Parts: sequence; structure tokens; C-alpha cells
Amino acid sequence: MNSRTSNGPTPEPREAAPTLSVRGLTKVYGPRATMLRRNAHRLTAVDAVDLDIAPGTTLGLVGESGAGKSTVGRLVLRLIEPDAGKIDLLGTDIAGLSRGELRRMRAKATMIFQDPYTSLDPRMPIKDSVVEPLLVHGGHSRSERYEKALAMVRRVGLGDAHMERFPYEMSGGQLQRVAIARALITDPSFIVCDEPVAALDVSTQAQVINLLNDLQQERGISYLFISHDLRLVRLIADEVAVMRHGKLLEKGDAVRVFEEPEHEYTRELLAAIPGRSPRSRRFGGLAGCDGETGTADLRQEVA
Ligand SMILES: Nc1ncnc2c1ncn2[C@@H]1O[C@H](COP(=O)(O)OP(=O)(O)OP(=O)(O)O)[C@@H](O)[C@H]1O
Repeated sequence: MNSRTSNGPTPEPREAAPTLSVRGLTKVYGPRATMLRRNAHRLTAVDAVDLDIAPGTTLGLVGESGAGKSTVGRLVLRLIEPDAGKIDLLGTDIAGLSRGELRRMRAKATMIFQDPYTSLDPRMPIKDSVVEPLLVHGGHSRSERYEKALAMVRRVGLGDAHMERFPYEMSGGQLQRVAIARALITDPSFIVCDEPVAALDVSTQAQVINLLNDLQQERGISYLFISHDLRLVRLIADEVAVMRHGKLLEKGDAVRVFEEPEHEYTRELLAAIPGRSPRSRRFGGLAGCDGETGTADLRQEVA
């Protein structure tokens, strides 16, 4: 008998603090109220959004183009400034961070973008692109940096020879792996993945989703996975949040949202999945689906 049980009832295990907790997040584009000219256009791109992401889990943020998903992704890393709201990231209220503190935070909380062709410098060999975040954050010798970059490049499924190549010599899928290696090199706990596979073909999409899932298992990373494609979100998300016109319409456990959507708009999004017939409304779990849905080919790749 341990001392805790001998002194009374065992306390309930405490829930781990969320990796990300967002309350009332708001972003308005356009002239400020004080500068507002007649007919000047203001757009509330993100409207009082609340979100939480638990450690080692993935929140899928879905919605049509223009819903405000990418704006949320940029706000939570403070790549752009919110107009209102509170963002706690890795236990810190990021509103109060200085530039230097924010830079240090970005070693632990980073982003992968849709288009690796534009997120990687075309003039740099892959090894330099992967090493770059370590240069920004400091603390490693030249040979340590190279060894770490090589290990990351190998981990994402590329070969040693890729280190010397330039982006134009590689495929979109290989470049997205490079972008992942670059994001991982500072050992982050949180990654915003903004449409990370939207530019890839179906089989490469599945491989990259597999890689992200494996890395999460190994390293306990949390993801905010932004996508307009619900087939992809279903393969990776533990929880799903649905956005439209800047507002969060619905959020919850991924299987619940896919199987029993509460909001009419979520039902419309689900009905729009290619090849999904009205009879095939049930999904057999996160990575599961029946053969009639548009996820079947992706799921086979991911399995
Ligand atoms: N810098 C900006 N200035 C003005 N308006 C912007 C700016 N960035 C985004 N917007 C507008 O904010 C709204 C939300 O854009 P956002 O890119 O966040 O949507 P999204 O859901 O990610 O869509 P997509 O998948 O097409 O990128 C859109 O109407 C967009 O035109």
C-alpha cells in the first residue's frame, strides 16, 4: 500500500494543461474604427473563437475557403496580432511576450505551410534550409547542426543525398517532408499545419499524413491541422472544429462530429465529400470509412 492510499482516497489524476487554449479570439481586417471612411470595408475574419488542444492530440480546423482558418493559425502563433482575445500557448499568455521571447517560443511552436515551394528558399540547398531554425535559435556547433539536420532528413524518409539538393530538384511530396524536417529540428511541442498536403496527389497526401501521425506518436506533438478537406481531417484529427464566416459553429470529438454532426453546415460539408452517398453516413472510426466514401483510397494508403 502506498502512502497516498493509506492517507485517504486516491486523488483523481489531474488533466494535463492544454497545449493551446484560446478564448474570444478576434481579428478584424480593414481600417480601424477611428480611421473608418465611409464605405471602407471591415471584415471580421475571426469572431470570438474559443479553442483548446490537449497535449499530443490533433484539432482539425475545417471550413470553406475564407472561413478564417489560416487567420486562426497565424494568430495562435502571433504571426499576426489579434484585435481581441486571450491565447495561452504552452502555458504562457503570449500577448505579453517580447520579440525575443516570441522568437524563442517559436522553436517550440511552429508552422508548416501549404506550399513548400514558397516556404523554402529556392537558393538554399536542403541541408541549409533544415538547419536554419537552429541558427536562429542558437546553441549548437556547426557539426551538431549538420548531424541534427541529417537525422531529421532521414527521419522524414529522405536520403542523405537529398541534403545537397535544391528545391527545384525535388518533388512536392519530398519538399513537404523537408518542410516537416525543418519544423521538427527545434523539437517543437506544437505545430500549426496549414493545408499541409493540399498541393499533393492522393497517395503522397496519405504518406505525409502517416508521417505526421507517426511523429505525433513518437514525440507527443500537438497539431492544429487546418484543412478544407474533411477526408484528410478524418485521418488525423482527435477533435474537430468547424468554422464559417469567422465563427466557430461546432466543435467536439472527431468521431462524434463526423457521425452525428450538430450543425446543418457541418452536415453540408460532410455531404460534399466526393463519392459519399447518403447511405454511407456512418464512419467506422477516425481512420475508417466505408468503401463508398471519398476517403476509401486515402484510407488504404494510410492503413
Ligand atoms: N491580410 C488580410 N487583409 C485583409 N483581409 C484578409 C487578410 N487575410 C485574410 N483576409 C480575409 O479574411 C478572411 C479569412 O481568410 P483566411 O485566409 O483566414 O481563410 P481560410 O479559411 O484560411 O481560407 P483559405 O483556405 O482560402 O485560405 C477572408 O475573407 C480573407 O479574404
